[in-house]
Amino acid sequence: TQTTRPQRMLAAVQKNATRGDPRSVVKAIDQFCRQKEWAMNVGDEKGCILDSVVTEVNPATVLELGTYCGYSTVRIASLLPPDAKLITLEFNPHNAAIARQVIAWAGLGDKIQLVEGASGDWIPKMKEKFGIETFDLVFLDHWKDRYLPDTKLMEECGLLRKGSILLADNVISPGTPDYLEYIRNSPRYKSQYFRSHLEYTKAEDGLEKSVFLG
Ligand SMILES: O=C(NCc1cccc(CNc2ccc3[nH]ncc3c2)c1)c1cc(-c2ccc(F)cc2)cc(O)c1O
Ligand SMILES: [Mg+2]
Repeated sequence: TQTTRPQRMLAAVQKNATRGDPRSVVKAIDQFCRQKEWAMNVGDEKGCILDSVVTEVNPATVLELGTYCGYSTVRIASLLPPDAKLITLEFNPHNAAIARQVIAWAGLGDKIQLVEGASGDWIPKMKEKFGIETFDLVFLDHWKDRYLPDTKLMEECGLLRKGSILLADNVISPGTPDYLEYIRNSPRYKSQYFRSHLEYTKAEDGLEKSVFLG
C-alpha cells in the first residue's frame, strides 16, 4: 500500500541519520526535502534563525504548537540546557506517531513530551497536567488561524511571564495576518520580524519574534 510523506521522511532519517545524533536527523530531513519531496518543516534557513533565538533565550521550559514530524522539535531540543523541558502539541495522530519515532531516533525522548490533541484544549491544562508555571519560549507552527486565539489563551491562563518569547513561523507564507496585526500593535509585546524564505523555496517568509512585556 502507498506510504505517506511523513513515513518516507522517517525512512530517510532511519537510513541517513545516526541514532542519538540530533543534528544528523535535522540534516537528513533537510536533504530529503531538498532532493526528494517538499515538506512543511521550518527548514534549514529559518532553522538557523530558530537556533539563534533558542540559544539566546536558553529556555528551561518550551512549548511548541505543531510538531508535524518533529524536525523543529529535535532542532530546538538539541540546543536546550540539561534539565530543560519541551512540550510539543500535535493534533494529527499520524504526524504524532511519526514524530515520536523521529524524536526517539535523535535520542531526545527524555527532553521532549509530545502531547496529542488540540492547542485550545491543552493550553488551559498545562499547569495542572505538566506542572508548568510559565513558558520561557513558545514556537508557533500549527494552524495559522490558531496563532492569535492561542496567544490570547496563553495570556489568560497565565502561561506567559515578563520576558517570555513567542516565535511564530509562516507569518508571510501562508501568513498569519490577524496574529501579526495584534502582536505588532499590542502594548504588551515588543516584536521583531526576521525576514527569510519559505522552507526549501525562494518565496518570502519569515519568523516573528515577540517579547511579552507583562
Ligand atoms: O499550515 C502549516 N502548518 C500547520 C499544519 C498544517 C497541516 C496540519 C497540521 C496539523 N497539526 C496541528 C494542527 C492543529 C494544532 N493545534 N495544536 C497543535 C496542532 C497541530 C498543522 C504550514 C503550511 C506551510 C505551507 C504550505 C503550503 C504552501 F504552499 C506554503 C506554505 C508551511 C509551513 O511551514 C507550515 O507550518
Ligand atoms: Mg511552519
